[in-house]
Amino acid sequence: MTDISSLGYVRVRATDLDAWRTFAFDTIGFAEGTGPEAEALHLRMDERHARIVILPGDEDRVECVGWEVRDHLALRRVQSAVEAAGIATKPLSQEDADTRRVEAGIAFEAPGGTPVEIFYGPALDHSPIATKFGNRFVTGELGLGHVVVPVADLDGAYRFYAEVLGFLPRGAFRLPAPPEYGPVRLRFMGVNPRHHSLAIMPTPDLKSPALVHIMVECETLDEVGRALDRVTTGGYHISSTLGRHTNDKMISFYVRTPGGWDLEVGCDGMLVDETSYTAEEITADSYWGHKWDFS
Ligand SMILES: Cc1ccc(O)c(O)c1CC[C@@H]1C(=O)CC[C@]2(C)C(=O)CC[C@@H]12
Ligand SMILES: [Fe+2]
Repeated sequence: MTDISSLGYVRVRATDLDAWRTFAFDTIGFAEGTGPEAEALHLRMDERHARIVILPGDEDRVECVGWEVRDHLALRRVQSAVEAAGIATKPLSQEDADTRRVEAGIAFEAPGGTPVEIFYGPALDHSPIATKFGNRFVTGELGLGHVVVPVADLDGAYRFYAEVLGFLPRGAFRLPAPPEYGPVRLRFMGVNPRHHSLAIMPTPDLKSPALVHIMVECETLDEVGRALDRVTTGGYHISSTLGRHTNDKMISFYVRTPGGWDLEVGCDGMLVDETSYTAEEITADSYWGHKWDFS
């Protein structure tokens, strides 16, 4: 079993913070959190200070994906495994740990190019979570949601997450591709009962550290529906209509964020029982809905 317990935080660089403010707080309905970085936006979902931090930058890219471990012993085990795989790690400085409001962590680049951090000891914000529309997010032991990252070498990234970090394979979806490419699979991986906390997507022409999407889970379908109403009214690009996925059974829609990647807003995700789960290949992404608009 893996030492990684959940997806803890994601930090992204963004060129248009005003657009992000309107999107995050007035449209999706994250609570506004606080943090030592005055210029940054702190998207709060629960008792953590921030689950998603938007930092000003000169391009839109993912700064880091933060995975949580139980304690310093687990961090030490993960660090040894990553180093043994030939990947250099560096400890977060005290200043870096303070800005993330965690006790300590390490940083390294995962195969595929995603900047990854492993941390323990998040500091909590006990003030009421004041979301504008009364949204309540499903986090806790399931973590913030899931991230999908593009990787050039799918097999290399898959082996790293499974064999070095200990992610559990949670099935795949074969993407349409010309036969000479062989099977091209989107792979789903989990670390807790959330069906997937990570998916890796084969992407031949990789750009700077990129995200495909981040998924956040609401407690009810009504919250998802009202968020869909607001993004529609706000004129945002709906990358996919509402639908229900076949693997995690989640009902969700996808909206293009000001960063150019998508936010998946869902509810009703299944919980995996590891005593009986087996990794399966789905042959359709959804039971219904999820009409994609790639324009
Ligand atoms: C198939 C699936 C199940 C659960 C999810 O949370 C989830 O994001 C997906 C992926 C949906 C979708 C796909 O299947 C085809 C390729 C797509 C359109 C992408 O390029 C990003 C999302 C992918
Ligand atoms: Fe997803």
